[in-house]
Amino acid sequence: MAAVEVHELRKSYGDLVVVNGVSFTVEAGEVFALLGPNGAGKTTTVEILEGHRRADSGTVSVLGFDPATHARAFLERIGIVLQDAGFEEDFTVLELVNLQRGLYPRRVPADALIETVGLTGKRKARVRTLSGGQRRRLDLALGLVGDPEMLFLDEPTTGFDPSARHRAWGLVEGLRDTGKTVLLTTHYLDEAEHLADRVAVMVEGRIVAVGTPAELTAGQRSVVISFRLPRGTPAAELPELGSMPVADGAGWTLSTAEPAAVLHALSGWALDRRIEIPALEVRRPSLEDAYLALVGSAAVEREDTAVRPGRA
Ligand SMILES: Nc1ncnc2c1ncn2[C@@H]1O[C@H](COP(=O)(O)OP(=O)(O)OP(=O)(O)O)[C@@H](O)[C@H]1O
Repeated sequence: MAAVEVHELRKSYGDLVVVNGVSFTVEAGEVFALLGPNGAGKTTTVEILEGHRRADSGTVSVLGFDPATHARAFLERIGIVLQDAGFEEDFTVLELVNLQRGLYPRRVPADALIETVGLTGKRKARVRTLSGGQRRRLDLALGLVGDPEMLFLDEPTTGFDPSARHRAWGLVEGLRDTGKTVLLTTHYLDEAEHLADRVAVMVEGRIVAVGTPAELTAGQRSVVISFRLPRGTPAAELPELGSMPVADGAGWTLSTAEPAAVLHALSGWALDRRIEIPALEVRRPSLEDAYLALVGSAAVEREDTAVRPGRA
């Protein structure tokens, strides 16, 4: 059964069309990530699914409910983890968790929940004394108090240190293992690649791709070649490689559909000069590479449309 069904969803703020005919399905028990650049319409879409905003048109079903009706049975079965939920600063972690638990008929034990999010050492600490990452973990705990069937996670690991991030990932994996459905928005592509069963990429109010991370990366015909140059060898001396290498901090990276030709040119050049090419690597594109290509080609298409006003 599908946990979420969205069909032809539209929403504008005044003249600004923010969600422009979006359709997608999230299966029960799936971790589904909604990705896209700032302002793409992700939060607006998710807020409509949570019942916090009304769509202009289209149909939405979440756990079989129309969220716009705010049915109590619906609200009891979902959990929402917002960025900057805003807490009562003088409550302790335990007090806040207990307060929130009172709102739900089905509850997770407070101490177990606090332990799950790694805040046991802070259970008696006042909220105002928590660090940014600890607050986000408290957000997560509060989203889970009602033992929801479906959890909405809005950029859940922003501001987390790397170990807290991995811990949060483990937590989401644990939720999936218990059959919960998770709708995640994130700007971390590695997070989506690690956690999501399927991802949708949204650009300017439309979904431009949906699939498993493997399907999205398989759609990329190119592979990524990266390398560094030996000290004293300027990039200007590189041979023609078919496409321009781009500086990526540590070295140079390029995407190509003809890796054999690029590697031949690069290694022939290095052998002629009797130099090595440090950190030479050929890899499949990551979800991040696929995402950047999708977002980039959506932008190119828009420019095309703009110069040819006759096109629909
Ligand atoms: N209440 C509002 N009134 C007017 N415009 C709004 C309102 N809320 C959002 N917008 C605009 O709608 C567009 C989409 O915003 P939305 O928050 O849905 O994007 P997003 O994809 O979640 O972005 P981000 O990744 O930055 O969180 C933006 O241009 C934003 O400025």
